[in-house]
Amino acid sequence: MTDEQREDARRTDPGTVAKHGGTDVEHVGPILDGELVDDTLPQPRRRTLRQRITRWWRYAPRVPLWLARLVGRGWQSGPAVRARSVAAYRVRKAPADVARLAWFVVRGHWRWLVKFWEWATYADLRADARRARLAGDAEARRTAQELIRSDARARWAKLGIALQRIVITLRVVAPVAVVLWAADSLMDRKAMWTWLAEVYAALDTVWSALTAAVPVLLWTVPVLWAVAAAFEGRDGTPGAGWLVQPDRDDADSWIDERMISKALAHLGIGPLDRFYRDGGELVYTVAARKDGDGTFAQIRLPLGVTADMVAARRSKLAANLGRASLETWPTKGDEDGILDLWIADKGVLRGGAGQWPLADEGQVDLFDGVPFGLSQRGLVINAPLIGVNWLIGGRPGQGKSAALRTLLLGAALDPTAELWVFVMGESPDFDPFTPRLSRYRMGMDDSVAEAATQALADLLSEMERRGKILGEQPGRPPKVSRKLADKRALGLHPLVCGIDECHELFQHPSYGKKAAELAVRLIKRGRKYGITLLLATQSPTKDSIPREVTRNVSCGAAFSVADQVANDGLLGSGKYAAGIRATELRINTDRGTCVAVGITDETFELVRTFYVPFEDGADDVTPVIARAMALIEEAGRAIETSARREIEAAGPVEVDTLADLADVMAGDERVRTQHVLARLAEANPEHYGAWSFAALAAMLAEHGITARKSHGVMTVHAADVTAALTRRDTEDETGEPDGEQPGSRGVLPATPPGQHPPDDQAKPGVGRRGSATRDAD
Ligand SMILES: Nc1ncnc2c1ncn2[C@@H]1O[C@H](COP(=O)(O)OP(=O)(O)OP(=O)(O)O)[C@@H](O)[C@H]1O
Repeated sequence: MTDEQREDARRTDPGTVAKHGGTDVEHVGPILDGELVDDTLPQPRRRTLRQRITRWWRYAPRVPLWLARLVGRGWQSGPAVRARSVAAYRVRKAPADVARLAWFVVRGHWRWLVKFWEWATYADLRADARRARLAGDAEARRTAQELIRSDARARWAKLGIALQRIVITLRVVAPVAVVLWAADSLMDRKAMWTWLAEVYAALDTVWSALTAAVPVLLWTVPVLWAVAAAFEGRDGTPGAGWLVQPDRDDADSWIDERMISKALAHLGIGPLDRFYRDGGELVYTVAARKDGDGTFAQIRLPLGVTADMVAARRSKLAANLGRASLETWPTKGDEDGILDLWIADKGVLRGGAGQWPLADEGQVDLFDGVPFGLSQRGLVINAPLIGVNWLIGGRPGQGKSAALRTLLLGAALDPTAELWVFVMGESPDFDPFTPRLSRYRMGMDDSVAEAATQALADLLSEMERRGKILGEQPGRPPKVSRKLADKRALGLHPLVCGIDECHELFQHPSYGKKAAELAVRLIKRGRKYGITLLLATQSPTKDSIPREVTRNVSCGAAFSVADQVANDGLLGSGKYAAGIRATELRINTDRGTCVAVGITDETFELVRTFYVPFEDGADDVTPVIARAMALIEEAGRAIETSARREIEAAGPVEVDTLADLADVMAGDERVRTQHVLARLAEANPEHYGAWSFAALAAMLAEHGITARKSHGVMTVHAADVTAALTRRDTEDETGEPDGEQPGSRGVLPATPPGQHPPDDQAKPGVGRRGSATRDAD
């Protein structure tokens, strides 16, 4: 910096450059946070107060408009619309409500009168005495009469005491009142002692309070009285019904008896309509109450109405209740005239079952069942796999194989269980099971059908072997128990055989018939021996699944099915009529949900099955199988293959001559014996090809059938064959100790691993973890 420049700087800003020692130092002030302001840009104008007022004045006319818009928006908001519609509804209903309230008041008085009469006449005790007399129970009658007498004595005694107290009080109060009155009349208050004057002042205050309160009381007491009477005479429906609008808006609220009665009143069932017209009130044997993820009520229907009639109008009932058909389950109760009604909370069934509780950890004791899905009540269902057989069916792609897989995965986690799987089609659904399976065949070729048929034959032989072993045990136990199953040397471990797409097997041209016969025998007799057959099919018709199979399996699971035939084929005859309908399950929408019978003590369950994914690169099955293998190793066991030893021992398949005879009757009323022989030979040349009339006669005699003469020729009558079949069935069911009772549905194991899920289980989509239930031996 030159001298001139420094001088310039000092002139312009004397503080910026100062002498410091011998050097000139430039002083810079403290640097503050700042912003460069370009004052060439237009700057905001500062408004004066006047300008502001003018501006407000200009906008003032718009304020009411804004306010109006604000109010309009609030008026149109959801809560306001709802509140308005409820208010309008209540206004419309006001006359009816007033009449109803008046009726409640009258009825309330009547009820009080009845109560008083019952109290005064000891009606309850008298009724007890009457009942006891009718029942011939002298002791109970005497007790009731004694009670009436002692109660009457006590009542009169209480009345006497109360009167006595009143008299004593009057005796004390009356002289005091007279004295006070006399003193007040004779003396001037000013001349009284102070304390007496104060007493009079207090009495005056009390008196004025009373005179002020009496008119108020004269108004309020009758009002309170009327309110109390209305309360006494109200309808016994729960909830503040008058607060809600029973229109569609309101349909997702709770379900109560009022709504159910209303919905039933609009079903168009003649006798029910008449009942309502005549002022009838439905009897709720179980009042509407929360039951899992829905509401349950049980109703005794009036004369002329059956539960089936209501079930037949399910969609109308669902619409009346503001629910989907799937969410509305009217079914037959213990009697035809009792309606069990379960209504799901709105939309709750749309949620899946959540993760399979055993997906990551846990072990299974097959005698306790396998977690299979969530019931409509939101509880985990431990499906039984011992002492039962399963038939799972439904339209394609609705979850049959997945359900079968879940059951078998559960079985795999019991280290004592032996598993066989046959898939009658090209499907890799069970491939990951391979290391855990003792037998596995998959495919469409004849060899798979042959292997499956052989497996059924082997299971029969195994069943017989087990029967013998059981008979040799001390105390001749009637069935395989956990204790016996754990004794490896006996070979009585659980043996589960799953056949997917089983209709392919039963319809196979070469092996179908044989397989069907074997399956029927196995289903009828295998349950006591720890042998379980799990069948899955797309097509549960009488042509694809033997009727005896559908009649005798104890657990049926129906995913979405097309019609009544398929429904009843899977769940048992009469189920559709009784309202137990998998036809209500919507294809694809309700994939994974099935209607099941026999898996719990309930008449039916609507099960959201657990899904263990094995598709599109997701594979949760393999890790479970790896765990199952580890469990076997930990238990020091090997994969059970005991039945393989019996394969060679399996004898030829028995022919059911009576069933064949029934088949060849082919719906004819009577068939000539000659034609019967020919038809039998055609159906099974191997067995009947060489039969003579004598052989046929012997066979008929064996089944108690006599060939009868008709128009000069010997004929077999279809009625006789049917009678013989019925006879045999009855014997199977009642006489034969090994037979599985048709329709005897499985029950939940006595000690299921945590039957009740924790609170978080109540909502769909949350699975309950399985527990290690038992150490393997
Ligand atoms: N419980 C479930 N939860 C959710 N999705 C499921 C469930 N069960 C099955 N699914 C879905 O449905 C698809 C079809 O299932 P699955 O193969 O078991 O049907 P299916 O009835 O056996 O069909 P098909 O008769 O054609 O063999 C599965 O790939 C899966 O995506």
